[in-house]
Amino acid sequence: MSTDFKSIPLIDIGPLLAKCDDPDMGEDPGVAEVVRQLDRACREAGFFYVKGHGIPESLIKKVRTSTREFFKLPYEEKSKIKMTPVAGYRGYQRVGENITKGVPDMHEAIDCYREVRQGMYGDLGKVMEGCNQWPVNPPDLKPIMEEYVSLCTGGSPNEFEGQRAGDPFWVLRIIGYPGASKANGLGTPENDIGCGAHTDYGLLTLVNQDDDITALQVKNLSGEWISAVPIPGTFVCNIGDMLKVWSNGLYDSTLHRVINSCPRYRVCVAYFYEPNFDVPVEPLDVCVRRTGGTRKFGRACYGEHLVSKVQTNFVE
Ligand SMILES: NC(=[NH2+])NCCC[C@H](N)C(=O)O
Ligand SMILES: O=C(O)CCC(=O)C(=O)O
Ligand SMILES: [Fe+2]
Repeated sequence: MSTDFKSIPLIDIGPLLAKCDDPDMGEDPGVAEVVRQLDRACREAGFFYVKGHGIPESLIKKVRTSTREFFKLPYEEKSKIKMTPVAGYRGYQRVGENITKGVPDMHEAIDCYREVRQGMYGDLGKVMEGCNQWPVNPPDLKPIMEEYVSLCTGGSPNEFEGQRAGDPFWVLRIIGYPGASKANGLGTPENDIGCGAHTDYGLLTLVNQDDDITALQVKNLSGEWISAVPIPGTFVCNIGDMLKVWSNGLYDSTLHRVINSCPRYRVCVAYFYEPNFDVPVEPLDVCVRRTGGTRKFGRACYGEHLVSKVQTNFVE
């Protein structure tokens, strides 16, 4: 929300993808153009659509189809993988269980996180230790999501990623938003909030949303909510709190929320590409220079940030 943007830009990252393993990519004019567009979008909106990302459309659709099938199951079935602190906060939450800024959200979800083995990050990672809880039904949900996570995570280490996200953490939220009239019998407006205004926590979020329902909204500098209308074949991308710190605020982690005012059920699968769990995150010198020479943030740590969020997302 750094500017008064009225729409969210669409960027074809195809030329960047084509050169991602080429050591001379820095000299390629097509790559330079994509980078200019990304930099501008991150400064102006903190949100952009990407196409030309190389993830097969068939898989993207299967991710949503199996999600919809799972949420159609009766509560007794879904609650077999109920999220608990003992499971490292992984698993199913029913509508109203996720809390944003003290208000229950009108969505249900399965939260998945990269596996954290015992002692992997010492005391810092204790709370997140555990492996994902996958449902038995639909049986293909687990393999589909695992393939999806592996493609979204990718694996092209360069200088930035090597030190800071060469061993990236990731989060997958498999989310369902009941249709407007079903969320509550009374139609009270405060209950229509599928997910309250928040920023994402890490580096970059890839939103895979239903093609035919507009519900995600992004806040601009004047406080207007700009809809991220679905564009088939694209991801909606937005930057997270850690990238804001690394960029010294040159890029902002933009506030967004979800309101499903459509009578139909909406599904969304959000993949969060995150820094290394335990890396110190501080403004980069190059970004401090570009933002007037003053450091705006002290040292942060993604793992600490995640743990504090997770613990307040589910207080009863
Ligand atoms: N991991 C997420 N981005 N979760 C959705 C955001 C809502 C969450 N309850 C929060 O307060 O931030
Ligand atoms: O449902 C959406 O479109 C976005 C969800 C979201 O913002 C989140 O889970 O962090
Ligand atoms: Fe979000």
